[in-house]
Amino acid sequence: MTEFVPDQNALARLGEQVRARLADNPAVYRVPAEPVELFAVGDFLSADECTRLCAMIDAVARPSALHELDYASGFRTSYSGDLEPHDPFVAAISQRIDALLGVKAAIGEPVQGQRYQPGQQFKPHNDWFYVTEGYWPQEEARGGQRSWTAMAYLNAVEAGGATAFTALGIQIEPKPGVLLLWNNALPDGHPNEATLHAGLPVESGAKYVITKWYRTRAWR
Ligand SMILES: O=C(O)CCC(=O)C(=O)O
Ligand SMILES: [Fe+2]
Repeated sequence: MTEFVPDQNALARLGEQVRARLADNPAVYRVPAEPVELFAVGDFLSADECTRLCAMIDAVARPSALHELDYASGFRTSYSGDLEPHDPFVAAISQRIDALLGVKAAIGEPVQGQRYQPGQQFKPHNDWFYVTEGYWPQEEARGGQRSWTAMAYLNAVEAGGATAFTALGIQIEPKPGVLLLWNNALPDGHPNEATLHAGLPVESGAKYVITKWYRTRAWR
């Protein structure tokens, strides 16, 4: 039996398009993470840009909300908020990520900032949407399934706070200016279960990141 996978063709197409684009860019390093397409770019953001983004996050961060579980459940205990998309500095960074991936700006969500303080974490999750959940009809109408994730580290964390791909046994230590990219789908357009990942608890210091999620259709 073949099940219906929403946006499957678009996910497959975006996988192919971005994969080819990244392969042509010598600044992009492929992290061995089969069966996940995971990439890293060093010094994607300058030290000044990181500092400026951290200050912007401090100004917008509120307890992080999730669709299916709220802050109080302890699942995502960081603070987060969307950065002002019309701010020229934010818009320029957002466009740089779009250009790196070679995708249309319209499919990108606003850049989100996130801050973790000691003890705060984001437990293992997938960035793609579960289409059986109550939130799906609304997300489907807002641009559909998520395709790629871009996430940049903005500071060096004193201890803890790695990004763990829990199904792969891979941990990435935060390093300021580094951008991570991964495809949330398999080449055939099915959501990739192996993309399960977590922001491990920060043990000391703070951790700041920006995240930009891409849909399959225009985000609104
Ligand atoms: O903070 C991290 O390392 C992971 C963040 C994350 O998974 C997300 O924002 O979707
Ligand atoms: Fe995530």
